[in-house]
Amino acid sequence: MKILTAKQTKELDAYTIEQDAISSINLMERASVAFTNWFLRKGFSQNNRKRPVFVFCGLGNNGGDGLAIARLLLGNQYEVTTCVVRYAETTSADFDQNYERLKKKHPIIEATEETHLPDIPANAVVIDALFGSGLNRTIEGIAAQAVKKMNRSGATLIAVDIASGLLPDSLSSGVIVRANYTISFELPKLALLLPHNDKFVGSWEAVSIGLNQTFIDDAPTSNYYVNTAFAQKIFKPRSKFSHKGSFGHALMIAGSEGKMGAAVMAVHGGLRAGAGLLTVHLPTRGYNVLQTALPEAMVSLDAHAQYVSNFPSIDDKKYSAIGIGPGLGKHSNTLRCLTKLLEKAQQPMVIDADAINLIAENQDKLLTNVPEYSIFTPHPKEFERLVGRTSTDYARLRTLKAFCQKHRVYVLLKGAHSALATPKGEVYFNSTGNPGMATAGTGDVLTGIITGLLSQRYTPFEAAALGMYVHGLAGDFAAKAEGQYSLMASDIINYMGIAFKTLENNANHE
Ligand SMILES: NC(=O)C1=CN([C@@H]2O[C@H](COP(=O)(O)OP(=O)(O)OC[C@H]3O[C@@H](n4cnc5c(N)ncnc54)[C@H](OP(=O)(O)O)[C@@H]3O)[C@@H](O)[C@H]2O)[C@@H](O)CC1
Ligand SMILES: Nc1ncnc2c1ncn2[C@@H]1O[C@H](COP(=O)(O)OP(=O)(O)O)[C@@H](O)[C@H]1O
Ligand SMILES: [K+]
Repeated sequence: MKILTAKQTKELDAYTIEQDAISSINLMERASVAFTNWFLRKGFSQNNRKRPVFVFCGLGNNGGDGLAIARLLLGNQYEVTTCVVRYAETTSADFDQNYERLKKKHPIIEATEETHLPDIPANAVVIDALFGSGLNRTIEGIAAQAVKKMNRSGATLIAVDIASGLLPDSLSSGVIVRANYTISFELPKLALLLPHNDKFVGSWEAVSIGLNQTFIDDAPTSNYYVNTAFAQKIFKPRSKFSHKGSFGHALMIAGSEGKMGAAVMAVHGGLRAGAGLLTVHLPTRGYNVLQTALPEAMVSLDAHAQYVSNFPSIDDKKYSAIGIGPGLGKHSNTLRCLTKLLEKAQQPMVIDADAINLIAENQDKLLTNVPEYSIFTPHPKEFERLVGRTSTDYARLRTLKAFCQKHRVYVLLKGAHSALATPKGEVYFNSTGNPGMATAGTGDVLTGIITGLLSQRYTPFEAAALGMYVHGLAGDFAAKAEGQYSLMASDIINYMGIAFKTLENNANHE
């Protein structure tokens, strides 16, 4: 799914009106119905009574949506208070039409100064329709006072399209609505996916309003959203005559004294992702724990007991994928081993954890030897070690894209909505996952999954995108069954089967 800019969204809106024989007022009605349907599904009741609704409207089309939503909720027997915040003289034509339609059956509060703004009880549901994708500067005056009043109220705040004050695709400042929910029209916006905006976005959903698909298909963008349909296109079901040789042989180099569990997690992830064969190379002290936990894996033992100091021969292309990093440690002999491996390796690798840290600390020597199209899987701190500090989410995105373009590698920057950047400078944001996954070992599982997929001849991009999607989906199934609090990395492994099965089932039904 594509992520478009505010400017493109405006053009998409206009193109739909022109090509699809729908008037702009009817498109606004569609958007308002889509929002209201979402609202009605949620219900927003308390003790079997509908909670009071307050709608704050601006003067453009976002405000027009708010007026239409107020009318639709009145029709569904909600007690609605509507306030138009008069921050300027001019109004949009569709705002005017919806204003007239509502005014006929319902009083509208006009606010030109703070004392006109209605008091909001804490049990209310507030619909924020002040500004949408047309915002182009910080909010001031009466509109800013309305935002502050909404934020202070303690009520549940729902943003129409985007929280007022939040710019859809660049850095925002000034007062911003702190929404609990955001209902975005048609496509997600970049601002919804960035960590620093979490407090303004809440949980969000994109609802379809039938905007023109040809325009969307042709629109140039470098930002994408990896949803189910996207992952499904990458997923390859197994053919009837396949055998374990069809799914490659993965090599995982991992583990050090005290961190052998990381190797176990990564190997387990790789096996559950369907690697035909998987050899793990680890320090001798890890042998018993690994083979007891995972008899399905083959083991190549290091010369050293506590850390990795060498690796098995990769000359004959025996391994279709190599992953390195989980629990590796940073011993000087491990650094030497990594240096040699990078010199020898001919194929893209999956590089995680301490392998990233070692590369970060020895960039001059190591970075140029990383095979093209390798996949780095840093968490934010590891990424910072690699590229230095960045001041904002937007600056970090720019740095991420530039790093991938310069070094011709993929970087999967982990977090909520993990961002997979490509050597072309595109970014693919993940749709799956939950905060329960912020716990030890989950990243090791991801490294295993991506290595396992890479071994099955998925391209590096496919392995990384499908891997992050399935990893998050398994985490979501685990959280649904067990809750987020107690979620552990091994729960993600346990739900990987169900995650892959949903893709298998969908593929069979196509
Ligand atoms: N696109 C779609 O698919 C669909 C879109 N729909 C809806 O339309 C919304 C976009 O509407 P919109 O373009 O009229 O802009 P909106 O956000 O209402 O702002 C109004 C005007 O305010 C102004 N302004 C800006 N910043 C300001 C500030 N800080 N303080 C004061 N004024 C400020 C600025 O005008 P300016 O003053 O710059 O001339 C701006 O034009 C979109 O989010 C969605 O809800 C749906 O109905 C149908 C499908
Ligand atoms: N709030 C969150 N929402 C969704 N996924 C998350 C969240 N926090 C962490 N994750 C996921 O959990 C994993 C954590 O990886 P990492 O930090 O490397 O953990 P570890 O080093 O303990 O294995 C990543 O895949 C990340 O995307
Ligand atoms: K809004």
